[in-house]
Amino acid sequence: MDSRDKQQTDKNHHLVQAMGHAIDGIVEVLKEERNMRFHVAAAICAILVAFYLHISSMEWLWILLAIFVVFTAEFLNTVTEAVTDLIVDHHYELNVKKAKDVAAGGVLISAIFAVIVGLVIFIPHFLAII
Ligand SMILES: Nc1ncnc2c1ncn2[C@@H]1O[C@H](COP(=O)(O)OP(=O)(O)OP(=O)(O)O)[C@@H](O)[C@H]1O
Repeated sequence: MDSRDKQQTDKNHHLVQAMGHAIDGIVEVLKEERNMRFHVAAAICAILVAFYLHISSMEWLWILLAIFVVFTAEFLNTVTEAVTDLIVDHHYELNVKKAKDVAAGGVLISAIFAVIVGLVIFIPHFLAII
């Protein structure tokens, strides 16, 4: 991971340092996780459609909630993979399978939630246009 403070293991000393590490984490997920790049592309599409359809403030909140729920689930999935791989060093372990499958399941149900939110909000707007 590209960290500003390589080999740091003690606590962050100020907010800027903490923010730097948090941004490192976001860049890491975007660089390493193919699924995350797909989620970002889907989020950009949803935002462009939302602008085009002039959705209401409440609808924007639902769309943004759906986007950030998926992002959060993908971040937790990445954490789970990193920690479990560190523990078992890629040896097969039933509890690792359970942890990774549950984390992946979390991403799946959050993505289903996002699709439902998108359909509920966008379909009436499209029907009104045609
Ligand atoms: N060490 C392990 N022990 C047991 N099962 C494992 C192990 N590593 C991976 N698996 C199984 O393989 C699946 C895929 O593993 P992993 O999540 O690491 O791959 P991935 O394709 O990189 O996932 P993602 O696309 O979410 O990044 C897991 O859901 C789990 O079922």
